[in-house]
Amino acid sequence: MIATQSLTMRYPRVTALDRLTVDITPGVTGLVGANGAGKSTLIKILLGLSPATEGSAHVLGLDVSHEGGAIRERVGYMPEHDCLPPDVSATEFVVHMARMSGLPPTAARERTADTLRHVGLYEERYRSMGGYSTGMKQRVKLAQALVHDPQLVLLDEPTNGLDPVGRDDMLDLIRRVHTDFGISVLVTSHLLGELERTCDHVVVIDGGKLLRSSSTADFTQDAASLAVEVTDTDARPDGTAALRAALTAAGLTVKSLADGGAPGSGHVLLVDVEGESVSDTVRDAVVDLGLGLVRMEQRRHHISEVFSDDTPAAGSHEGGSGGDDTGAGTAHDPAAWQRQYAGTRAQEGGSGDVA
Ligand SMILES: Nc1ncnc2c1ncn2[C@@H]1O[C@H](COP(=O)(O)OP(=O)(O)OP(=O)(O)O)[C@@H](O)[C@H]1O
Repeated sequence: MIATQSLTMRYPRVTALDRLTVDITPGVTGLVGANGAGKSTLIKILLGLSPATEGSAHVLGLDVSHEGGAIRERVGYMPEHDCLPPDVSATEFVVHMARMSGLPPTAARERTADTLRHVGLYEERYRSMGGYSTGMKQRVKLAQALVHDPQLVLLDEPTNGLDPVGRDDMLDLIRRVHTDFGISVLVTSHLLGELERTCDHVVVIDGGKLLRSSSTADFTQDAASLAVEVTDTDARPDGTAALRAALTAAGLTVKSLADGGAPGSGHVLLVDVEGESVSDTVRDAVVDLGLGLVRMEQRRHHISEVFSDDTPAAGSHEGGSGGDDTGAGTAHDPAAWQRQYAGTRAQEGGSGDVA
């Protein structure tokens, strides 16, 4: 659906995309990165709205440098920011956008009614959009991206500003765009947990560079671990600490769920599964220490945990003119990523649950 080769976008004081080479196949793909990572810049280049400084990109086989019009006929775009005129109704607006995309008047009206029904806005479609909630506005923005029956939609932060229920509804809707209509989706987010539930494939960028691109299943399976919980005994009042020490001494990589900050998780140890005998080693250590084994179960990591370990090293990006105030600092600042990551975990309600 999308292929970029060494795609680079330099603004006077920041490199927003830095030799990005990525292939995106049909399905639902998440494009994740902290604020300023280059997501919106990439989308604008893919739509042919903004010329790249270097490199090339193709969307549906069309070259973004000179086939932008043909791309926009076949691709829907949901922008990040509020862009809806307040004095017109959703129906008027979406019909207008359908006409702009080349649909004849009758088809535009029919498709608008269908699309607004699909996004759950049928009842309110004749009301002025100025009075809509954020969730309703996001649905109109999605509807106008879908109305001309594109092959691919580019959705820029569609869950921005939504409460948890609104986010879940929007994510379901996005999933159904693909399952019900066969339309491929590229959806950006800085919330990793959202992508885990919604996307088949995840592309991660940071400071305009590709950090990782793989299927959602690969992300989580790479990082399988055993969740182990033991009881304390009189002889060992802190059984968890004793087991952690014993397993570490046996050469295993052990973390406490409490290390991730999840409340009430201090008694669960996560043991990396490196080889087949890990569960035997854990069992034997528990027996040797005389502890009670409450549980030992295979646990898939959440994507967000995978990234906490993959935080890029500082100084990996040479964009910007150094120390200016353009926001370049946040584009590739690992601390900024960590702060945002922490926010992600808070919004996801913590990831201390054992899957
Ligand atoms: N027109 C522009 N002129 C100068 N710098 C820009 C311009 N557009 C974006 N940038 C800079 O390029 C970098 C990438 O911005 P971009 O908007 O693509 O990031 P993003 O990942 O979409 O983040 P966000 O989610 O905050 O929109 C940022 O440092 C931003 O300040």
